[in-house]
Amino acid sequence: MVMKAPILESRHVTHRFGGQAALKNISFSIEKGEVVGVIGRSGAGKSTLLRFLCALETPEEGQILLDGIDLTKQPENRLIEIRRHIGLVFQHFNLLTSRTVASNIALPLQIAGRPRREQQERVNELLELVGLAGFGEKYPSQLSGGQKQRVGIARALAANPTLLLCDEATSALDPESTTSILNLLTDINRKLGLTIIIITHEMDVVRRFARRILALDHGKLIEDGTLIDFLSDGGQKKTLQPLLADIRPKLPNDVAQQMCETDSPGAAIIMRVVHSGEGVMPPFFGALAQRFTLDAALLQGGVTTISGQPVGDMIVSLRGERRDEAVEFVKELVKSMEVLGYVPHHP
Ligand SMILES: Nc1ncnc2c1ncn2[C@@H]1O[C@H](COP(=O)(O)OP(=O)(O)OP(=O)(O)O)[C@@H](O)[C@H]1O
Repeated sequence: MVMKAPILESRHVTHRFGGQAALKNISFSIEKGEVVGVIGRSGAGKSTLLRFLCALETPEEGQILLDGIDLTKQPENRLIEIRRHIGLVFQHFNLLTSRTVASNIALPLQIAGRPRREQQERVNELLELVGLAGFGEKYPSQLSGGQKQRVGIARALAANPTLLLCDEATSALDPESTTSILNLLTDINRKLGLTIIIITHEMDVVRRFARRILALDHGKLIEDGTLIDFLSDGGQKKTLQPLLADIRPKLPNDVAQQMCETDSPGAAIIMRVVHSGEGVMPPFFGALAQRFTLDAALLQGGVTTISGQPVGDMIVSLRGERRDEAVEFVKELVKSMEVLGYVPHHP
C-alpha cells in the first residue's frame, strides 16, 4: 500500500493563555484532497488552532507541519511566503469596499507581483469558477452576502493555495446562501482536489459538508472521524452530545412523557439507531415487524445522504413478545444502538 504524505499535521500542540490551556495536546493529520470540518462550541479553541494552522502564531508546544515544513521553526520572512499558500475565507468576507470584485480577487496576485495580464486571466478564470462571470466590475456593496463570500473564496484561491481554511465561512449567511457556498466548496474540492478545512460552531454545516469531523471541547480533541462515528459515539461520550443536539432527531414529547428507565412485561423498547444506510432503510422496520411479529415504529429521524453515503439516525420503538430477539437482530446490522428507555404496556 502506498502511504500518502499528509498535507497538514498538528503534532502534540498545546497552548496556554495566562496559565489556562486553550489547546491540549492536539494531534491530527490531514491528507491532500480531504474535506475536514473542525467543530466546537464557543471557547473550545477553534480560533486559536486556526491561527496556528495558518502560521499567524506559533504554539507554545508541539509542531504544525504544512506539506512537511514545520511552521513553528520558520523565520518570519519564510512564514510570509508560506502564508501565501494558505487560502483564508472569513466569516465577514473582509473585502475592500473601494475596490471592484475583480480587483479584490486580484489582490493576492498583485501583492505577489504577478504581471497584470496574468492577473486578469486568473481573475476571469476564478470568476467563472465561483459562478460570478460578468461581476468583475461591480463593487462589494452591490452584492448579496452569498455573492460576497464567492468573491472571498475566489480571492483565497487566487494564488493556487495548498490548503483552503474557512473560518465560520457560512455563519453570516442565510440558509439558502449557506447551501450554495457549501455546494461551491464541494465543487472546488472535486474539481481542484484542494484540501479544505472548515472551522465552525454549526454542526449542520459539518454534517452536510465534511467527510471527516474533528471536534474540540475545552481545548481537547474529543473526536476525529466520520459523521457516522460521531453519531455512534454520541451515545457514550457526554461531551459530544451538546454538539450533536442541533442535528439529532429528538424524542417526541408524548413518548418522552410516558418513557421510563425500567423494562416491564409488554413494554416497548425505545432505541436510537445509527447506521450507514445499507440494508437498514426505513422499510426495513416493516420487514422486521413482520419477521418478529412486532409493533415497530419509526418515531423520529431517517436516512440522509452525506457525500454520497447514506447515513441513518433514527429513534425507533419495538413492542412484542419477540422484541428482545428483534433487538439482537438489529444490533448485528447497525453501527450503534442505544436504549433510551421503555414505554410500559397499558392494556
Ligand atoms: N488572546 C487571548 N488571550 C487570552 N485568552 C485567550 C486569547 N485567545 C483565546 N483565549 C482563550 O482561549 C480559549 C479558546 O478560545 P478560542 O477563541 O480559540 O475559542 P473558539 O472555539 O474559537 O471560540 P469562538 O467560537 O467563541 O470564537 C478561550 O477560553 C479563550 O477565552
